Amino acid sequence: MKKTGLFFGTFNPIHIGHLILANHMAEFTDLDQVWFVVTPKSPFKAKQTLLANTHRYQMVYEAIREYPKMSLTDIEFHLPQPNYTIDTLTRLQEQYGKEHRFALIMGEDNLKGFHKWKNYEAILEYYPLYVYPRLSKGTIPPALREHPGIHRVDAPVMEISATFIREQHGAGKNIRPLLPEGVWRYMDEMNFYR
Ligand SMILES: Nc1ncnc2c1ncn2[C@@H]1O[C@H](COP(=O)(O)OP(=O)(O)OP(=O)(O)O)[C@@H](O)[C@H]1O
Ligand SMILES: O=C(O)c1ccc[n+]([C@@H]2O[C@H](COP(=O)([O-])O)[C@@H](O)[C@H]2O)c1
Repeated sequence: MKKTGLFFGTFNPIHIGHLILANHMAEFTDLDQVWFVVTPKSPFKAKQTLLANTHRYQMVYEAIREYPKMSLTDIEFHLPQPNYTIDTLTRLQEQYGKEHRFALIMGEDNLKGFHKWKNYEAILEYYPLYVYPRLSKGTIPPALREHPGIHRVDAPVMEISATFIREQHGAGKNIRPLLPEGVWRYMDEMNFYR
């Protein structure tokens, strides 16, 4: 049984903040590996300049190709939108539950609004949450603060955002160090976010 942490996101594009975090989870917790779940449509996210699913998937592939403990899945491409995490977890459990024990990787910012997620109680009951620190407003609801299924992970805080990368790249600034090399190359060749 492999303990597999799931890192959900739109990854538009994936950047070194995501990668450092995923690596921290794979190397410094009891998780054996991390799977990136590329989301077509996050429930609360306003419509933004979202690249096609396949391009965002390809960029995650480029970012993790030399990291044996990381993998990615397009499972949400085949599920109804917006993509509710509980539905994806159920599907993953059906398909891979015999070989994998799944956990959810989440930033502290998302934990603050977690009580608004679809069937969040069910998520908490069946899947451990690995929560990393992030600078953000708001507070963690008291019921979640001491919940036994929530594990705090002391990962480094990196305030890099995909929105900033898209905007500044579009404005002609050099954001290259914020992207894994393969992601930068793909984005540049494909003329994304220009
Ligand atoms: N610098 C970062 N460090 C750690 N976690 C991050 C960082 N940036 C985003 N995340 C988290 O990673 C997950 C996937 O991020 P996602 O691509 O969906 O959003 P984002 O990077 O915040 O992009 P956008 O700016 O387009 O909203 C989210 O849960 C988000 O909170
Ligand atoms: O299931 C839900 O109700 C739900 C609500 C908000 C967000 N999510 C998941 O959390 C991931 C990160 O969300 P976001 O909006 O911070 O990018 C996103 O990719 C979704 O998979 C899930």
